[in-house]
Amino acid sequence: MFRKSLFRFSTYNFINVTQKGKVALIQFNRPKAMNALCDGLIKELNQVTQEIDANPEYGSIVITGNEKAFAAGADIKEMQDKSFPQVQNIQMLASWENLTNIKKPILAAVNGYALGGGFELAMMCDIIYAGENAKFGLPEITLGTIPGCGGTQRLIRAVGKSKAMEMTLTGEFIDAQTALSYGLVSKVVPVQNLVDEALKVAEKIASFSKPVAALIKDTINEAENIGLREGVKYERKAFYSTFATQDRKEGMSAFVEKRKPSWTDN
Ligand SMILES: CCCCCCC[C@H](O)CC(=O)SCCNC(=O)CCNC(=O)[C@H](O)C(C)(C)COP(=O)([O-])OP(=O)([O-])OC[C@H]1O[C@@H](n2cnc3c(N)ncnc32)[C@H](O)[C@@H]1OP(=O)([O-])[O-]
Repeated sequence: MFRKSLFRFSTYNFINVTQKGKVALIQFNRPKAMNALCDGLIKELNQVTQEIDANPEYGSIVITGNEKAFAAGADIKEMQDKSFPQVQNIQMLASWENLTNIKKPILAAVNGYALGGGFELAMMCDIIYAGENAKFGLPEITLGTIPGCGGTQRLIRAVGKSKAMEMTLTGEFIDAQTALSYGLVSKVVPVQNLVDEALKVAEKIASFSKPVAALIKDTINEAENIGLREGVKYERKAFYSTFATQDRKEGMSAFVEKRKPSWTDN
């Protein structure tokens, strides 16, 4: 498969970034630390996802780790000696949720461990695919702390109260099939096929109108913040706004004229 290096002028210490067509593939690259999320990795991830979001060449993003670990959580060694005033004063996690501001659809392709912050990061993505060996968990309680990047809030919305409580209060991991049965992941595939499967879907998503895909992403994510009545109003406004785009006109005209649409992202 042809992949070329993305953003040739940037060098990264903790991630690799490659391109396939309209998809950017971001791979965590701290194999000796199970891809633990250190501050430097998060800075690089924030920088590159913002660059991709602003670059009209790209329509979607796949984030992955390696076969052993997607990411085993925030870097415990980095946090070990920090005090309460330190983490509060520097607002340690303030920028760690920047991923949720990215407008382009993001797929997490999870092989191996997605624990703590790694699992939280996967839940910030729009779609999760899991390799057969994936393990998901929020083991923060075993470290004397709690999830700090949306884990409690996103997990309950994804799986309901009893399962969210069970996972966070015991710190136990669930496997890929259990994650599938909980509705946490969309698909479980063999480990070696995972990234290609995720890229295939990401390419399909990237082939549509980018502003329309961004509206769908935004509208679905908004459902996690507001109630049904407000959500339906929000969706309707977004629907109406597609009538201000050329791509809406093109999509409907192409259907009527029995041809393939040609998207211009306008
Ligand atoms: C997007 C925003 C995210 C923000 C998150 C903020 C808040 C968050 O909620 C808090 C956390 O995530 S709290 C974290 C929650 N996560 C956890 O509690 C999971 C902690 N990790 C584990 O439980 C085990 O390592 C595994 C079960 C993953 C693998 O077991 P295994 O196969 O026997 O392998 P092994 O021999 O154990 O590890 C190999 C090497 O990797 C090293 N390393 C691994 N994880 C690390 C980490 N997080 N850190 C640093 N290093 C970590 C390990 O020390 C060792 O290095 P050494 O120099 O050779 O000693």
